[in-house]
Amino acid sequence: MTPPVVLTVAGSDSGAGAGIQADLKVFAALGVYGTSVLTAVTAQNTREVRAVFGVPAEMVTAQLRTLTEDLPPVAVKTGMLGDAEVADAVAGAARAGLLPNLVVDPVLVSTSGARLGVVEAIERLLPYALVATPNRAEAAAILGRTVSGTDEMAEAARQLAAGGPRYVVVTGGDVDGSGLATGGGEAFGGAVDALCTGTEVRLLRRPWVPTRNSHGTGCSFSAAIAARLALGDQVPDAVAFAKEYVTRALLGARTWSLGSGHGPLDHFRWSDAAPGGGGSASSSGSGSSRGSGPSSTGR
Ligand SMILES: Nc1ncnc2c1ncn2[C@@H]1O[C@H](COP(=O)(O)OP(=O)(O)O)[C@@H](O)[C@H]1O
Ligand SMILES: Cc1ncc(COP(=O)(O)O)c(N)n1
Repeated sequence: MTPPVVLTVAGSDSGAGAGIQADLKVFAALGVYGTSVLTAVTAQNTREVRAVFGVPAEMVTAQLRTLTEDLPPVAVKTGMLGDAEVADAVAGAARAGLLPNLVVDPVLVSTSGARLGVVEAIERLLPYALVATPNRAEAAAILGRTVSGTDEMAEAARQLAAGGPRYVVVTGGDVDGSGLATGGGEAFGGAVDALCTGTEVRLLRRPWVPTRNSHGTGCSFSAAIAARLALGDQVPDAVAFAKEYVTRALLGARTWSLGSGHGPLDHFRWSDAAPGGGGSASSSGSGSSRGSGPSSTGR
């Protein structure tokens, strides 16, 4: 069977833990055909981003046009965009209907602390997103206020969804969930994300994986959502699948020793790993997505 085409519009991570390289690995691992539009080249390893070279907006447009004419994507994700002109070029393609099922991962700062994007660029693309996946810091930067506890994550997801994307997931992967109690809301351990579906907010929780090898979690999460959308999942199911997938990819790489900084995930052995702590993504308040974890839908 011909696999569906999924496009990533993102930057290159020379260390291959995040960016285009992570996205293409996720696409391959989940059985879709990945294509790529490069927005920037980074000189990056597990410790640092040493240099960034932005691809000119005209070249981004040329890549988008060339690809979508011959290999039109069924779903698309964006990561690092670079400047506002590049974001405008991508927004132009979205406006023209060339970027269906668009998942926008608003990349601002790398795990190693380097600035990779600006809020102004992200704001130009958000209105076209079906799903946006900011982490807590990115949601805070876009909204201009702090986003700490689970209540604030839920409120941020709701507020961002009101401004454009139909679905918003505010991810809390930077901290074990017990640390999220400080900003209000339910106190529990685990990796907690807040999904706004437009009508309600669900808290998604999977076991926290204690590891330094967490470089590329956000890229892999948004890439997995796009892949599952291309395979026919509804958004809440695609999000629950992606959360389980990232948990397993983190588990798979937790004993790896690649580089001396934040190492990459194991994108390919997700179907072997079985994290403890129960079945598919749980939710608070409104019931979880049924049968949406890799164990039930993986191929
Ligand atoms: N150590 C971890 N254990 C379990 N899940 C994690 C961990 N780190 C990140 N995640 C999950 O990975 C996904 C991406 O989130 P996050 O790391 O917050 O993105 P970003 O890379 O943009 O900061 C979320 O579902 C988050 O809960
Ligand atoms: C090219 C590129 N894109 C995105 C990220 C963010 O990933 P992370 O937050 O894991 O560093 C990155 N470091 N490099």
